[in-house]
Amino acid sequence: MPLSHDSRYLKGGPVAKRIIAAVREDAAIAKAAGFPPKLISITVGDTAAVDVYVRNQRAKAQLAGIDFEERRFPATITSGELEAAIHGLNADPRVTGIIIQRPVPAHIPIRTLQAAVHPLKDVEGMHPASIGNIVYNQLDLAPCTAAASVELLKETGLDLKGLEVVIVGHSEIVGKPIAFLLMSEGATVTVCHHITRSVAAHARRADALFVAVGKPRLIKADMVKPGAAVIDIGINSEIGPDGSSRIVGDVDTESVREVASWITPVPGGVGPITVAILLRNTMVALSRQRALYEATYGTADRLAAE
Ligand SMILES: Nc1nc(=O)c2c([nH]1)NC[C@@H]1CN(c3ccc(C(=O)N[C@@H](CCC(=O)O)C(=O)O)cc3)C=[N+]21
Repeated sequence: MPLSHDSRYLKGGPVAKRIIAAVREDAAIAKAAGFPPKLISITVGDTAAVDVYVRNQRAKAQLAGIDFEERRFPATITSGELEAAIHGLNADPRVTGIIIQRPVPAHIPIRTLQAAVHPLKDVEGMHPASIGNIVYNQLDLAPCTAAASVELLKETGLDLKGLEVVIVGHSEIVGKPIAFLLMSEGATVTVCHHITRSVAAHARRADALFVAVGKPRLIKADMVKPGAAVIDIGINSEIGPDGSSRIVGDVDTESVREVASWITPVPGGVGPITVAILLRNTMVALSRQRALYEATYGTADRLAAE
């Protein structure tokens, strides 16, 4: 039977729904035990892709029964002031998780901020101690976009063992963690970046191609192996033909879908799963905090004890 074109799309919605339903159950149980989950988002300045992300975080957190609070800071804030705010959140027992939306303004060193988040509250796994766990194959809390992309690839049913994977983009929050996640699954991984001589030559060899560079339509049909799975992680704002703003990925979806067996749409692909994983990570962080709390104080109901 010929494949209908729509069946080539790997949609994130159903996967996200599944994850959020599980988080919702988990959150209700934790709440009843006196450990209500609460997620804090920190935004510095203004970025369109961040606005979309935070809007969806708020909506899905509410659906899952996780408290959500956004802290917005002006682009003129100093790094010291932000660190002080993060330390305050670290010390607040009501706060389960902290996510620092990227990018931050150039005068603020993002690594210092990420390292200021207490590792037990680090719901993105970007603290240097957290990201190190990925190298050691401890994968239960990984950077959300990376984990979401791998989750979507698994939806194809492809056997990851020995799969030829090419990742275009080597950022510390997406490309690099995807490489480690897939290595631990037994895939053979190639990572391309701006110094790579022929991205096309590498990309054409891939059974699974991940793209996260922020360049609309970078990946064309002639760069994709017939039958491959293409995971488009780009989030680019563009002005459409009708003059309104829209989001497109890094893949020329119209042409590539004629060649690939699976392709993730943008929007509607990796994005929704990213949000769901952030909520799941919040519950992982909470369970680690509970384990520590219970080891220290016993299993008494926390609210009753206060
Ligand atoms: N520390 C940090 N971690 C991130 O993971 C991170 C970040 N900073 N900064 C911004 C980018 C962007 N990003 C998105 C995630 C989900 C959607 C998303 O939910 N998109 C939906 C909805 C689109 C819509 O509502 O229009 C979709 O693609 O279908 C979008 C964008 C995460 N990022």
